[in-house]
Order: sequence, then structure tokens, then C-alpha cells
Amino acid sequence: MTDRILAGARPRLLLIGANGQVGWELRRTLACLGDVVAASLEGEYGPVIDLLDAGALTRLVRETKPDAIINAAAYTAVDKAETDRETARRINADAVGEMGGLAAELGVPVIHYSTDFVYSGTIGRAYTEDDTPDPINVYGETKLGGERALLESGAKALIFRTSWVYGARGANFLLTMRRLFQERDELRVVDDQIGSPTWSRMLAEITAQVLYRVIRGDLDLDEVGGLYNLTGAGEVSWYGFARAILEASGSASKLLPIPSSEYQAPAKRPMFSVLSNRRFEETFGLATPDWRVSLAQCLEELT
Ligand SMILES: NC(=O)C1=CN([C@@H]2O[C@H](COP(=O)(O)OP(=O)(O)OC[C@H]3O[C@@H](n4cnc5c(N)ncnc54)[C@H](OP(=O)(O)O)[C@@H]3O)[C@@H](O)[C@H]2O)C=CC1
Ligand SMILES: Cc1cn([C@H]2C[C@H](O)[C@@H](COP(=O)(O)OP(=O)(O)O[C@H]3O[C@@H](C)C(=O)[C@@H](O)[C@H]3O)O2)c(=O)[nH]c1=O
Repeated sequence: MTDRILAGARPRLLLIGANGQVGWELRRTLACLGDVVAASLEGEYGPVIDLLDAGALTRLVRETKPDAIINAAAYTAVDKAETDRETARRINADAVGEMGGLAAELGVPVIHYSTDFVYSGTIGRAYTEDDTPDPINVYGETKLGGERALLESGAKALIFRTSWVYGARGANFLLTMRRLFQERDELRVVDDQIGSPTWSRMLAEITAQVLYRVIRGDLDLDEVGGLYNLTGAGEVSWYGFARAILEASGSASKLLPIPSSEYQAPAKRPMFSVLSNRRFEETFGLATPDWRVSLAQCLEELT
């Protein structure tokens, strides 16, 4: 707990990446916990922050003097990252390490997100936090770099490794499928990549529940800080996820399962990247809903 909070002030929460899928939900959810300084690339809801601008993060953090930093910014264009490694590395790894250093200087916690793509997807069972990462694409490599840089920075940090994030806004598989079902009579989707879809709102809400306890001093990150898997419960292929979206949409489009070999993309994707949430559940006493439950709730908003 910072001196400001001990003195009775409302926590000041610096949210970075406030206009992304998860960031947009966090801006609303975190408002219950304190005053949110919602920074983003274009400055839609607060200060502008470009993580590629050397010195900008330091200026923002020193000016804001936050009681906690929540980082939802990232380079998430998986295919583009293959030919834009340097930019992805600076945003996903270097800036995250810098954030950790600044948080350590102020003695405030950082919450950050990582991905199932730190794994190759060849282990054949749900990954635990003890499994050794072995990314097979540039995005995954740079996100792994960010995890390590943050853990080595000396900051009190929570890293939530999540997967297959979707929601009612932003660039995501749910919205892409809904658009394509309108535009095309037939759609082919890979049926041999398995993972766990995660609703951006659910992730934001569960983050807020944990952060509430951290800010109050009920959870000590010297004890429980570190890496946690945190995804929607259950597993499905992209095809299975698309089918659930199709069935809810009432579209007459035809949906065909295909093997990954028939879907050409610049970046390789893991074939089985289900993550076990057990460590998160046991540590924080919270469990995520099955992906079908969250999908239905998200779709209620879109209809
Ligand atoms: N999407 C997914 O399926 C998954 C995401 N994650 C992780 O979850 C977190 C949140 O992801 P999600 O919300 O889906 O991602 P989004 O791509 O929706 O949001 C990322 C945000 O980062 C911003 N950003 C990009 N470059 C910069 C920069 N140079 N400076 C400042 N901001 C920048 C983007 O701005 P702009 O929109 O203006 O480009 C965007 O608002 C990330 O850490 C991601 O790696 C983990 C697993 C799955
Ligand atoms: C649009 C489309 C995609 N696909 C396949 C391609 C890919 O294997 C899978 C998902 O495609 P997308 O490009 O939407 O998603 P992708 O960029 O692979 O999603 C990943 O994003 C990053 C940020 C993460 O961290 C991961 O957890 C994961 O969510 O579906 C089809 O088979 N048919 C289609 O028509």
C-alpha cells in the first residue's frame, strides 16, 4: 500500500493501452477501485502514450505517480510481427521491462498480460506455469521477453497469461467471424488448433477483483506475485468456436473444418495451447466461467 492510500486518498491507477480490447474493459471496470489515468496511443480517454517513444513512459509514470500500473498495451498482430520483429520486441518486451523498473522505483505493483503463444503447443496436455516456454512465432517470443523482463525488473508484478481473447469491440475472432458470416456463403476454419477463448470483460473483471485485494494490502505480491495462467475455462478448436458463434448468429453460411495445412498464414500457431488455471484458482480463490457461458453473455450485448 502506498503512503497516499494509507493517508486515505483514492488509488490512482495508471492504465496503459486503454483503447485495446482488454484495456477498454479495464478502464470501465477499474473505475470502481480508484481514479483511472487511461493512457493510450491516440489519447482517446487520457494521456497519449507511445511505447516506441523513448522516454515517454518514464515521463508518464513520473508525472502520474500511480499507486498501481496496469499494462494492456501490446503488439498483437501475430502475422505482421513475423516481418516487424523489432517493433514487436520494443513494445512487448523492452517497454514492459522499463515499466517494471519504473514501478520498482516507486514501489507500486504492475499487472501485465501474456499469452498462450509462449508455447509451441506440442506438450499434449494443459500447460502449467512450470512448463518451459518454447514459442514458435515472433509475437510469442517477444511476449516471453516481456514476461522475463518484468520478472527481472524487481517490481512487484502479476502476469496473467491468457488466450484467444475476444469481446464486443476491437480486432478479434468473434467479430471477424460475425462479419464474414454476413459477407460469405461459405467459410473454412481450422479444426486442429485447440485453445481456450477468453472474454475481455471477464478478464478485466477478474483482474479488478485481484487488484482490489492488492491495493488494500490483503494480498502481498512479495508472496503471491509472479506468473499465472488465466483463461476462459474449457477448450475448443477455432472451428468449434466459430460454429458456436455461427449457431448464435442465425446465419445461413456454411462452415467447413479444415486442417491448419490448408490455411496459409505467415506465423505458425500452437496446435494445443490450453493453459491450466489451477494456480490462479488456488491462490486467489476465483474461477473463470466456461468459455460457452462467457460467449453467450458477450453475444447478449451484440444482438
Ligand atoms: N488478443 C488476444 O487474443 C490475446 C491477447 N493477449 C494479451 O492481452 C493483452 C491485451 O490484448 P488485447 O486487448 O487483445 O490487444 P489489442 O490489440 O486489442 O490492444 C492492444 C493495445 O495496445 C496498443 N498499442 C499498440 N502499440 C502501442 C504503442 N506503441 N504504444 C502504446 N500503445 C500501443 C494498441 O493501440 P492501437 O489499437 O491504437 O494500435 C491497442 O490499443 C496484451 O498483452 C496481449 O498480448 C494474450 C492472449 C490473447
Ligand atoms: C479468419 C480465419 C482465421 N482462421 C484461423 C487462423 C488462426 O489459426 C485462427 C485464429 O485466427 P486469428 O488471426 O483471429 O487469431 P490469432 O492472431 O491467431 O489469435 C491469437 O492472437 C494473439 C494476440 C494471442 O495472444 C493468441 O492467444 C491468439 O488469440 O483461425 C481460419 O481458419 N479461417 C478464417 O477464415
